[in-house]
Amino acid sequence: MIIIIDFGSQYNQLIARRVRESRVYCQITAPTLTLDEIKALRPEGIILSGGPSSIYAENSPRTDPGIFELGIPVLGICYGMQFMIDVLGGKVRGAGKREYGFAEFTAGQSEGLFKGISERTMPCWMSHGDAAETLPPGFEIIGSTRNTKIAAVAHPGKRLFGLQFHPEVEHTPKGKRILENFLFDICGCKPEWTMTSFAEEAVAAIREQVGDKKVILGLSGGVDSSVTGLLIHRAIGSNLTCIFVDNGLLRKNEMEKLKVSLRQHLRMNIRFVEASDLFLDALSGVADPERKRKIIGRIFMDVFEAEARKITDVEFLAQGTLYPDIIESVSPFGGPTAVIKSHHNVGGLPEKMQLKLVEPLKFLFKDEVRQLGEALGLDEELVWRQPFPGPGLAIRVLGEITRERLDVLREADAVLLEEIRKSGYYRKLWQSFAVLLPIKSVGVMGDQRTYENILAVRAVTSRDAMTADWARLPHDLLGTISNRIINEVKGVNRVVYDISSKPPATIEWE
Ligand SMILES: Nc1ncnc2c1ncn2[C@@H]1O[C@H](COP(=O)(O)OP(=O)(O)OP(=O)(O)O)[C@@H](O)[C@H]1O
Ligand SMILES: O=c1[nH]c(=O)c2[nH+]cn([C@@H]3O[C@H](COP(=O)(O)O)[C@@H](O)[C@H]3O)c2[nH]1
Ligand SMILES: NC(=O)CC[C@H](N)C(=O)O
Ligand SMILES: [Mg+2]
Repeated sequence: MIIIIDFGSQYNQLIARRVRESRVYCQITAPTLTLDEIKALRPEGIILSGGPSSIYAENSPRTDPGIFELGIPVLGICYGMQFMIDVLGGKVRGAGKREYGFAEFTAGQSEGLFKGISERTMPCWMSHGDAAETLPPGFEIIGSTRNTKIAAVAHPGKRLFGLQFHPEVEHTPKGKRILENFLFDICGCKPEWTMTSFAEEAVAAIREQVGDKKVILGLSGGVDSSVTGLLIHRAIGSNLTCIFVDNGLLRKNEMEKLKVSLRQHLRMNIRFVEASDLFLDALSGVADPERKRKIIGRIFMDVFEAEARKITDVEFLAQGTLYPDIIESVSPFGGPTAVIKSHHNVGGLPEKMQLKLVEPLKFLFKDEVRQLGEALGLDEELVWRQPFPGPGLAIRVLGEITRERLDVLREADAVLLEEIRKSGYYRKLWQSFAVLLPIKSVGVMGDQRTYENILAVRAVTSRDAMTADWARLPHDLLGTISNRIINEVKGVNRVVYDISSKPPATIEWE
């Protein structure tokens, strides 16, 4: 495996993806990880990520420089390279010429990191304002751009490497080859990591963590918690109880449908708990998105804990948390990444919890979870369900939530999904849903003036929810959706289509 040390780059999850696409397992960790912890993970290589800080600034993130003496190959990217150069005795300064975006990189050699790349000069993608000025002893320059003489460095004896550009982004076309040279040639990794091997390791790890204690799992009917259920069930069988919570924020007929399909496809203990009033009462009068999320996170936990008390020996709560949930909710590993929104299952968790967490998917992305689901034989319908957020319709009825407004949204959402399914777009879209806006507009229906709600339709394509684009749905399909919603859903007289990408917008509106 490979360890990626997180210095706060926007791209470190991309580094992880690239490594795993090359079928090598990796984990992202905090710079605060100790040398002993690193050794215990027995990595074949270490990658130091980029980051927003300048190495010469006060409180810039650092990791134990002892990593350079372990005999394990290290690749520093951008800030990671600057850190390596700085602690080993070179000098990094604010560069006169900053580089953002495209640059032309010329490699000084055709072996090592650049093995198998026929051209010496290649496009690369840069994002830095600092640059190395002098190198530590034993290091040599192995590539430059016009503005940056020290754009790639190596200490061949110690197998330490640094790149000022970002090999992990798609705009560095040879980046994948460079990373694979590091993984396979320099670190000696083998491309052997598969979802089946991940499943075996995860099952063993769950057994070790849980022992003979019992686990409850928040089961939502989404692919993440279903796959989590399959893994845990493999590990501990009937010591697992799944809890589905009707929080009053579900789509139309969701619980009835799931009662049938979950019991049919997941042959395990499942309890369905009705808790609508608890959630809706606590949310009454609350308009702020972050407050809604925190309230929902807390009540989920109350419900889970109450259910846990009904079973003896429950010590663990399992959730289908994925890596992107963590990245956006909290500074993941003590790293300096900004909080965007508190996903109910991460940042929304209360500080004091009696149950300990089991989250076997927390380093995976959704497409990896789907592959894993397929490998575990999960039903196709469940594997390909569009994600639905735990806070549900609460973050799609903008502003204050009432039961009436939830009903309006439910009806509209049902029409929308029906049309999306009929059109064959359901699986092509990451998500498609309706949002009820907190403003009204004037219309005319049957010669009468109306003053009613506006409903927004959101449909996006995405690979992992970290970035997304609005879907170019056919105008006729949008027309049908709008027409049906306005005709069939009482209380809506206008439908608009959301054409914002993420970033700068997010997928959900709250
Ligand atoms: N209604 C619910 N009842 C019980 N647990 C839930 C419910 N909604 C969400 N959860 C818990 O919160 C976790 C995160 O929700 P999230 O929506 O990200 O995942 P998911 O529902 O499993 O999959 P998907 O992202 O495809 O919807 C779930 O994996 C599950 O453990
Ligand atoms: O389980 C969840 N709990 C939450 O609190 C939550 N908030 C957003 N989402 C889902 O995460 C993905 C990214 O959403 P955003 O672009 O809105 O941040 C999208 O797929 C969202 O539907 C959530 N899922
Ligand atoms: N992307 C990065 O890692 C940037 C590193 C450093 N902040 C610079 O500007 O050079
Ligand atoms: Mg969900």
